[in-house]
Amino acid sequence: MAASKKSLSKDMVLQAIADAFKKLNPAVMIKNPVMFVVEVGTLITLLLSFQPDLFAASSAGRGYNIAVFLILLFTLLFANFAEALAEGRGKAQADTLRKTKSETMAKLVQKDGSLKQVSSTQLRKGDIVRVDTGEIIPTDGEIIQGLASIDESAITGESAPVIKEAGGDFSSVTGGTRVASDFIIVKVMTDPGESFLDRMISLVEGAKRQKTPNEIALTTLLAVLTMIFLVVILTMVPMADYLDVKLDVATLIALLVCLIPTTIGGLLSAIGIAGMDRVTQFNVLAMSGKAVEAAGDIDTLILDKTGTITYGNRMASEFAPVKGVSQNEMTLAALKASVKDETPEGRSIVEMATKLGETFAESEYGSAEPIEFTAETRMSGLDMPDGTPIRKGAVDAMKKYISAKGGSVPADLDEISNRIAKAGGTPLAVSIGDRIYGVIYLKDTVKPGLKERFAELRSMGIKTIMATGDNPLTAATIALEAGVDDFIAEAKPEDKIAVIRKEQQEGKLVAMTGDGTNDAPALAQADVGLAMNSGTMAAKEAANMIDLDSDPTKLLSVVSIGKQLLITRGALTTFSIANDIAKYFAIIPAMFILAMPQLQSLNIMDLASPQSAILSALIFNAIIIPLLIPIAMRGVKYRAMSADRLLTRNVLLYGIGGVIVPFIGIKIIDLILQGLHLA
Ligand SMILES: Nc1ncnc2c1ncn2[C@@H]1O[C@H](COP(=O)(O)OP(=O)(O)OP(=O)(O)O)[C@@H](O)[C@H]1O
Ligand SMILES: [K+]
Ligand SMILES: [Mg+2]
Repeated sequence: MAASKKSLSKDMVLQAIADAFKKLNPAVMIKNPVMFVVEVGTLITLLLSFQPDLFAASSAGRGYNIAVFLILLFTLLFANFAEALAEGRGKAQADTLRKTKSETMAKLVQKDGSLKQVSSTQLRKGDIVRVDTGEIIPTDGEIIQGLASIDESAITGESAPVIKEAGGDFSSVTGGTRVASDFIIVKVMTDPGESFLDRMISLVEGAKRQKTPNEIALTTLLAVLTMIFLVVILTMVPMADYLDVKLDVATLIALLVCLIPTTIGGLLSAIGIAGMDRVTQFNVLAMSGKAVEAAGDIDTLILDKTGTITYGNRMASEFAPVKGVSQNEMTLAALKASVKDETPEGRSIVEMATKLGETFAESEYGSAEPIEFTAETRMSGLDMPDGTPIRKGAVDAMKKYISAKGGSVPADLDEISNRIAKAGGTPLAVSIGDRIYGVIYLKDTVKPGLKERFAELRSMGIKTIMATGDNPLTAATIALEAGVDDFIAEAKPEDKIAVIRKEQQEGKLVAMTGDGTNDAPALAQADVGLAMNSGTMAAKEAANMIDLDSDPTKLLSVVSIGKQLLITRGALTTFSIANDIAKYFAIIPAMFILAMPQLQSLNIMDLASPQSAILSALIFNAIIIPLLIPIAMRGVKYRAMSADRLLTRNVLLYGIGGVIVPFIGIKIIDLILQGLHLA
């Protein structure tokens, strides 16, 4: 995406500082219970700064109260800053995209065929527009006529134009992109405000960001911990009273804030936003954080073949006749079967047959009934005015069709189609009436570099399965060439869903990548549905992620980011809670020494004074938040290792580290305060 690779600019940092103050609004703050408690504490210490004896006669001076107030205020600002900074990049990207979205003029095709200039905002679903060379496509739609090269750089950041054409899986165009050559007639598919660009803007901006189930569970846990510590602190008051120990309010608030999990509470939302943002930087649009997290736990990946594993521009490369049919007869039959087929495959057949010198006059077939290709029948063709059916399609489907008609299947049909399939091609049998003439060889190319990437997925424990409508032999060849673990062939849309359901029933999390309209139901069924941007609108709408680069192995990056997100959250939660335990040991002795100076032996950390101990712990509690922002934003490094080893490693690093770091940190801050004669 255009602005995605830009790193943090000075403007973004300044904006985040301003936003950190705006986010102090309690109505915003209440969504984060831990930080809301800190905010209440901040307000109370603000009052105490003016009136130290507000609640009871207190030994604490005004200076101490002001110090506590200021440290708490900074704790809040640091947490808000982390969130605002994480949001910043998305906002900058949204601004860039908004510029792309500026209103354009469109040429509306009216009923009588004439063109009328209208504003792009007036276009509605079902309208037909014409877009010529150099013009911006006014909104999302499907090409119903023509072929053009489209410059999609405004959305994908990729400068090489892509070819889009009517019929098939490459017919969708996106508003905001530009026709680089030729012209197209487009049927509008979205109403204003619902376009792909609109959705993209609200996504990168985080406008619709919802907490994921994992985040909600963690927020709840943190809120419960906060409540428990609040009760603990409140019960200390009557106990201290009973023992005739004076505890002042600012110290109690300081203790509470040190004990509740402010570190993770302050960084939690930044971690989630940054995770989504990292996905966007890989040119993948994720519709929800939930999808990104699910990607981190994927067990199985289902891939569609044509357009996902292969480039998907299946082109005719040979017309092979069966015994008893001449080459010319076969070529003509292929031409006849394809004159009404608007798919790219159909058009490539017409083109090649015409080049080979065959002709079929429009006067002969003009009034014929077209039989459109569907993924269900896996056949297409036409019924001639005299009733003669002409068909082509997947060989198994054609055999059934011809047998049902009472025709016979040529003896060498299998041999020919197997030769094509073994080479990785798609064989299409052609028939006129009840006679099969031969086989069309459709060629496609496997995208490069898949084998290595699938091997990486395997090392992460993810199984790859290719699902294709093609025959088993072609499927086996392509599966071997691409390096997938398994495949299913002759799959109809419902078969693709069935594989996903079967895996899900075994308790597995399933990802699906695809590009076609027939993949849409499966994309919706999968836990992670990654649609190729080159694909159809239906596929992109059903998916919860879209890869702008149309690279099926992109899932690998998304999986890593998802895992990283989960690990980062876990590591920082461990660190935060371990930290709080350490702070407890700094503050509790200080409190009692403050009340009973004869307990000096409790001062195991040898801190300058009880007040210095409390302030040092509180300062440490505040500055640990900005210190951890880089980890929250970049994520803990993910290494491909077993889940158990990873867990052990992180508990050691962030758990034990989390206990040790505060002792050192608090001691250093105490020494600095002493040096500054503040303690
Ligand atoms: N225009 C067409 N006319 C007749 N038959 C076709 C046409 N296009 C494809 N077929 C046949 O129908 C089968 C299914 O095609 P489809 O494009 O739906 O595949 P798919 O289910 O999307 O699987 P994949 O994309 O993984 O190959 C193809 O393998 C081919 O045999
Ligand atoms: K804390
Ligand atoms: Mg397909």
